[in-house]
Amino acid sequence: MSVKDLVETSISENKIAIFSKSYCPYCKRAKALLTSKFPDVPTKIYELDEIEDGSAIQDYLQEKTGQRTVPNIFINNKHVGGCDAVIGLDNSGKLASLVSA
Ligand SMILES: N[C@@H](CCC(=O)N[C@@H](CS)C(=O)NCC(=O)O)C(=O)O
Repeated sequence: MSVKDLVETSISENKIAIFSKSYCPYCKRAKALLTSKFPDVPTKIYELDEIEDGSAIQDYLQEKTGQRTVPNIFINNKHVGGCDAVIGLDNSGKLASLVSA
């Protein structure tokens, strides 16, 4: 499967898709928030530093979203952004409706 297909399939087949790096504190925070708030929502997490195509996936995400940093988060096939964006959505009460849409 190409990197593009992997990304597109995972964001369309999972309510939440998180492109992360295992050591990244922002990623840890975003993963903890999403998995604790939505434990039953199908969530796919890729640790880009632990998989062979990780840097190619990061390149494709930059091309697709304009964002190179991790975490790079998609909810319901929509690009949401990184940790700050998810926390902002949660604080403004919009996160739950985005996930349940
Ligand atoms: N403000 C961003 C910060 C994200 C960030 O700085 N992530 C670092 C890793 S901790 C990053 O992506 N660095 C570039 C890289 O790993 O290629 C957010 O809220 O997600």
